Amino acid sequence: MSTVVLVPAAGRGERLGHGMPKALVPVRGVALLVHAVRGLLNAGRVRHVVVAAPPAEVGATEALLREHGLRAEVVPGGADRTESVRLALRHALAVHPDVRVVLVHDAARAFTPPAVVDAVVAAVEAGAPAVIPVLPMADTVKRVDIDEVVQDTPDRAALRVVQTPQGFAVDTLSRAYALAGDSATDDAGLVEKLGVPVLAIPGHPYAMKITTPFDLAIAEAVLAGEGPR
Ligand SMILES: Nc1ccn([C@@H]2O[C@H](COP(=O)(O)OP(=O)(O)OP(=O)(O)O)[C@@H](O)[C@H]2O)c(=O)n1
Ligand SMILES: C[C@](O)(CO)[C@H](O)COP(=O)(O)O
Repeated sequence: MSTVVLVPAAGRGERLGHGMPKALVPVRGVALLVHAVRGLLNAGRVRHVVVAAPPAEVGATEALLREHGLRAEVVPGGADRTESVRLALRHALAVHPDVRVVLVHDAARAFTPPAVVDAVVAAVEAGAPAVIPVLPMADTVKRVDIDEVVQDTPDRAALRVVQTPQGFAVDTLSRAYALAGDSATDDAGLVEKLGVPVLAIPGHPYAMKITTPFDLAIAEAVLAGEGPR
């Protein structure tokens, strides 16, 4: 089955605060996006990669990936993550009509082990219409109101931290995006609105999202040097 990965990489990286798109911020001298795409292509089950880049950086992103010998198609991203994925999906469906499995993977999760990518693809190929990698919660979680007053304490045994890549049968993701009105914080959230079951499989700590300077320090210190590739 043909598998394409959509890589939303058009964010501004405001919480990281490097004054440049987060996907282009280097870890050990190499842009996060390069680490991310290399990891995806190292996964045996990935055929095509479509990157949604900041519109002003499309040419530079193509050149960067080419310079690192990475084969990927680059399209201009949108105003938010959902829009960037929508644009990358439209491109993938037009250029790769034979695609059966679509993954969506944050450039910001640049050190995701290829084994996680392959496990997501395998679960979709085995018949699950939607698959997400998750980790258990290590902290107690509270729900608060607008004044920060605690309302209740959800049972953390039933909660999961959600990672990417999230994998979908192509028709499922296309239908979700065709019906999606508002933005969602992840792609599985749009699929859930269709009433389609979403299967959770084990994620990996190295698939953490690099969001803050602290996350970047972890990546510099640990992930780039010792990633389980
Ligand atoms: N308009 C946008 C916004 C985000 N993303 C991508 O979605 C992923 C997850 O977003 P996040 O980690 O929040 O990245 P940023 O939006 O760059 O971060 P911030 O909110 O701190 O600016 C990232 O790979 C980011 O590049 C995107 O493709 N298009
Ligand atoms: C898709 C995601 O990585 C799953 O945890 C996450 O929701 C992205 O959130 P962001 O605020 O757009 O970084």
